[in-house]
Amino acid sequence: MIAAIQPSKLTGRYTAPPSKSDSHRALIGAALADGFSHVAPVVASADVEATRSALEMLEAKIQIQDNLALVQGISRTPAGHIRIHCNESGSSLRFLIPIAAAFGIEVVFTGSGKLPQRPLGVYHELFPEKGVRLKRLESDELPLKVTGQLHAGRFLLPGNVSSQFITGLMFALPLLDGDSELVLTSPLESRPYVDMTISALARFGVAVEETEQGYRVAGNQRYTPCTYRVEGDYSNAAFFAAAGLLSEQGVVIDGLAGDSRQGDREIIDLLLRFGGRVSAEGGAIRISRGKLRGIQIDASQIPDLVPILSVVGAFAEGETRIYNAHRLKLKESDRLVSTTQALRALGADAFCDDDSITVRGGKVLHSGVVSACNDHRIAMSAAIAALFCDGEVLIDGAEAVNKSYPQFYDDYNRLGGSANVRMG
Ligand SMILES: O=C(O)C1=C[C@@H](OP(=O)(O)O)[C@@H](O)[C@H](O)C1
Ligand SMILES: C=C(OP(=O)(O)O)C(=O)O
Repeated sequence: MIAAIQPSKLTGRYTAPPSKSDSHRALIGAALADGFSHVAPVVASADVEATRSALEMLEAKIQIQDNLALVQGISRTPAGHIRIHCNESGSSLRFLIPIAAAFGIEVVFTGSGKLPQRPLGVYHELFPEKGVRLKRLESDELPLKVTGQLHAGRFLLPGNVSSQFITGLMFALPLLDGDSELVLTSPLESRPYVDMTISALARFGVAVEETEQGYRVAGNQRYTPCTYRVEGDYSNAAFFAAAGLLSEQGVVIDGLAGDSRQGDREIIDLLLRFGGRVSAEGGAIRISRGKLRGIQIDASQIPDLVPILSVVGAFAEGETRIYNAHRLKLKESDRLVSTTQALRALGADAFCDDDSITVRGGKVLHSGVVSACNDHRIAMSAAIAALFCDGEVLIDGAEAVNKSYPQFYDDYNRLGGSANVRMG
């Protein structure tokens, strides 16, 4: 689909959608608990839907009505010899592989888009010596056949490929017979996502202990059902926060927890560092324009913010450099390349190398055609840049937003945007 976007001003009050990362964790925790849990609000984005349908394949029962999920957890070892389709969701795939292995059942995992090429090497390294066989059925990582019973023990793994491997193990290891240890062999990146996992597990009565080298996870733990309120999503609210920063009137954002463990809450501090104005308004946050100047940003803990921060950089005086960003190559697109291509298509002075993006801001951006590269965060970033271009912007592959934020263009237009989404 194509989104045809006219320059316009976004302003008004906006409520952040439910966090994708928190939704995955809440549904998985509820599915592993023996009994009924309530999870809300839940939005049927493609990624959350991948996790939901996978959990149903594992015999959890999940009914969603009016954004409220009633989950009946898995009460016995599910039948194996099933196929689980993770669509394009890296989280679903990397969280569910160890869970299937903890049940000791045979599952063939499949995926689409770029998912079959996204790395699973960490599990290939770890699992054979822990009783689990991972077999690639074709040349890519997926389809992948998982067989065998996962054993507890010592797991040595890198911290700088994807934190999703650590989260996946943290869900599975409490179900095993013995105690386990995760030993990180390189510095942990995306650490806040691991903190979110530990906090979600605690809500289901499951404990993980931090150690000097990583984490200790006791075996024989039970997930207890609970009522789980899903947090508002800082990563997706970041697009509208950036729109507020770039406009005179600003945007007021509701529904973001002040005490959240989401690493992407750093967006607020980063927008302040760019020179934006941020103030509290009741329980909400108002973000509006100040005199913007380029900044240096370490992306190691906040990879998902990089595309939209690059857009902000294009409108700030001077240079914005975003570094420690090599893992962006491993996302839905190579985001170092797709972000710079999107900005350049609109006339921005942007370039990247293998670890960073540099944007020299202050040029007037013009009309153009941007490829979303099948990546939701590129489509949404381009839509925010388009507000401030001097003519129409076409986003090719606009439907990519469905991965995490299906109502993105509705929220955009409600705040005064002019996105016309049509078949293309
Ligand atoms: O655990 C999670 O919910 C996520 C972890 C991050 O991945 P990495 O750990 O691979 O950076 C992030 O990019 C992704 O969107 C969601
Ligand atoms: C990288 C992302 O998600 P995942 O890894 O779950 O596919 C994302 O949402 O930007």
